[in-house]
Amino acid sequence: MSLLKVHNIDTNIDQYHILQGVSFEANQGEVTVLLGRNGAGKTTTLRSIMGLNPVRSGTISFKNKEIQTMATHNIANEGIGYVPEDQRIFSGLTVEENLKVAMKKKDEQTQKRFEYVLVLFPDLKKLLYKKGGYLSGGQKQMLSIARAYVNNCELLLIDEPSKGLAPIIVEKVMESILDMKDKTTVVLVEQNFIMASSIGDKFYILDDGKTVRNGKMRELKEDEALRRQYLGIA
Ligand SMILES: Nc1ncnc2c1ncn2[C@@H]1O[C@H](COP(=O)(O)OP(=O)(O)OP(=O)(O)O)[C@@H](O)[C@H]1O
Repeated sequence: MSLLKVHNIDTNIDQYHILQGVSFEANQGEVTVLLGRNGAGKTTTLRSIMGLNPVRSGTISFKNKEIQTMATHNIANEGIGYVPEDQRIFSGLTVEENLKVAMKKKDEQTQKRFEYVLVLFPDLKKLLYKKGGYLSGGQKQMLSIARAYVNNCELLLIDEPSKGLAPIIVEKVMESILDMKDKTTVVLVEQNFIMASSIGDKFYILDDGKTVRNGKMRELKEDEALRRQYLGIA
């Protein structure tokens, strides 16, 4: 079942026409990966879904409801969590406080999610009373994903979780996203093809603000020419 449908969106940032026809769908329980060279429009696509860079045309439907004109906080309340590239966590708050601040509801389901993220990220459990500012890049990334997840989201948009992380930490983050797959749907922007191809079910390639190719991830793994053409990798 399609949870998110992005149809032919155009987005301007100031006078610049950045997205010029991006379309993709994310199915429930799958990891959909957005790929493309630097500047292709991947981050802007996630920001457009969240209403941070509002679209000027096209539609974005979440659970069959159009959300493209809604305010960001209302989009989040519909059940979409966003993990931006720059890991927005509160450095003066402890790991526990960072998570509690993100938990809008205090119901049993939210408490269960809180307990689940500590199982998913044992590092965070160990660091529960440490201030966010003392965490390493990888730990901040884990906290950032955990913060989005505890807030009852059905769809998580994650922007380049591997950026700047050591391979061993990338593996941990990757495993945790795989683990979440049966609980939440993920749209992932990822330049690290090893990570993208190991956890992605489907891919969409963006080029110059447009969706140019899409398919099953295993097809892209076998298509070296396509990877070279749009991603610059063999
Ligand atoms: N605030 C801004 N003002 C003007 N242009 C912008 C702004 N933000 C992004 N852009 C431009 O929009 C285009 C798409 O940027 P975006 O960050 O969405 O690409 P990306 O595919 O996520 O790239 P990367 O992989 O490098 O993060 C780029 O050409 C970028 O220079």
